[in-house]
Amino acid sequence: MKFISIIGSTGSIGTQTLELVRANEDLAVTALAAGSNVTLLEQQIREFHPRIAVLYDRQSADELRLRVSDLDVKVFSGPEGLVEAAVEPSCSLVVTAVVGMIGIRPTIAAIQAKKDIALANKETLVTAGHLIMPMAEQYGVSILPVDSEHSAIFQCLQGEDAKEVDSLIITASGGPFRKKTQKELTAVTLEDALKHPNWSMGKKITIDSATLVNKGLEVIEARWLFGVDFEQIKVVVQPQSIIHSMVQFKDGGVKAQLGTPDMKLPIQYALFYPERRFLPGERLDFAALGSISFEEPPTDVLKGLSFAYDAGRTGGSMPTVLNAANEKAVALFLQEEISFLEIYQLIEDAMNAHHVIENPSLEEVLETEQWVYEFIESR
Ligand SMILES: NC(=O)C1=CN([C@@H]2O[C@H](COP(=O)(O)OP(=O)(O)OC[C@H]3O[C@@H](n4cnc5c(N)ncnc54)[C@H](OP(=O)(O)O)[C@@H]3O)[C@@H](O)[C@H]2O)C=CC1
Ligand SMILES: CC(=O)[C@@H](O)[C@H](O)COP(=O)(O)O
Ligand SMILES: [Mn+2]
Repeated sequence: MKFISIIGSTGSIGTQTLELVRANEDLAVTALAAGSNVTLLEQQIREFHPRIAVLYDRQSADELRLRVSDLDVKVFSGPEGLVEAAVEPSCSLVVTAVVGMIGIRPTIAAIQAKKDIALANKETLVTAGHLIMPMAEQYGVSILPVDSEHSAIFQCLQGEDAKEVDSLIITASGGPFRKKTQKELTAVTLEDALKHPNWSMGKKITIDSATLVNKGLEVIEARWLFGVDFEQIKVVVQPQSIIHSMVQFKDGGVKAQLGTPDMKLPIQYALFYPERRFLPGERLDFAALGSISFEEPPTDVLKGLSFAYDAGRTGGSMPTVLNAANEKAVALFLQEEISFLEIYQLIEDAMNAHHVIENPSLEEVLETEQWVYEFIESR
């Protein structure tokens, strides 16, 4: 039996992970954590019987504690609760399915407790990859990518020598606005931005796909996961999201991983790595598909990718500034307090105003996040 903890169990990745637990009798859940969704977490507790349940929001946790008082489950709250879920003694793998930088501390705690990580929470690696990757090596812990592009690259690298890799080619759908002009973007709405062409995901990452910030975060995520330079990471738009990413080797050969857009495959690959298991669902029908197309990313209009290459190459605390400014800007956009294009403005202003800290400690990463929030709020 494999025991797992899920940080972010009520979200898109979290609920799909639980579908896989339902389908695989040798998987069991020891801890479930979420933000404030009392109703869904209660249902999950009753179905999956974790030892620990966490709601970050303290009032919601109090309500949950009352609702599940008939069960043998400990309910925690706050950041320390997330850490409890991450270090639950019987679990061997933690699925980091929470959204945002809140994932950093539980991920670090899980590594220090020698738990393998199935990592969906890209914001953690973007901001603290320089701390997390050496720590994982020190504790002998595997960081198994869940993000579809990184899982694709990880699958392509199986059986290969890392020294023979020329470049990683990350595919992007281009999002709902890939053909829009700058002028047209002035009029797009929240509803338009939430219509991803291929994937059904949480709201924050869906907006990130529309701005191309998601692809930018993925470039920085790949730099840490696979230990390559930014010059070795390329992005190509593949609008059908059939090719999930590729690796080009020194001899010019390219390996690609293809599949229907279904996150259960990369999640399951991380849960059972190196084993591949049967996964029900639609299969690719190449003749019906007819063609798969490619385009240059529209970086002059959708600026998220250029921001990320700049932030990544600058290094130090700059990727944290990019990420934190984006988290704040997307939250404001989701509340319909700013327009789509203002997301870019807030990120650019924060990056321009920041004095880079080289090789930031965890405290400095979190202080930088706070600085960004205050910078944006004071505008
Ligand atoms: N969805 C996808 O297909 C993909 C997602 N990812 C990445 O995976 C991560 C999760 O994305 P996704 O599942 O779409 O996001 P969702 O918004 O669907 O879910 C987010 C989860 O995080 C929880 N959460 C939010 N804030 C807190 C908090 N302060 N403390 C504890 N839990 C919290 C939410 O709980 P509650 O419901 O209570 O608010 C929910 O369980 C992101 O980093 C994303 O970039 C990567 C590739 C694909
Ligand atoms: C499913 C997944 O991994 C997402 O990160 C997806 O890649 C978003 O799509 P685009 O950012 O390519 O639009
Ligand atoms: Mn992705």
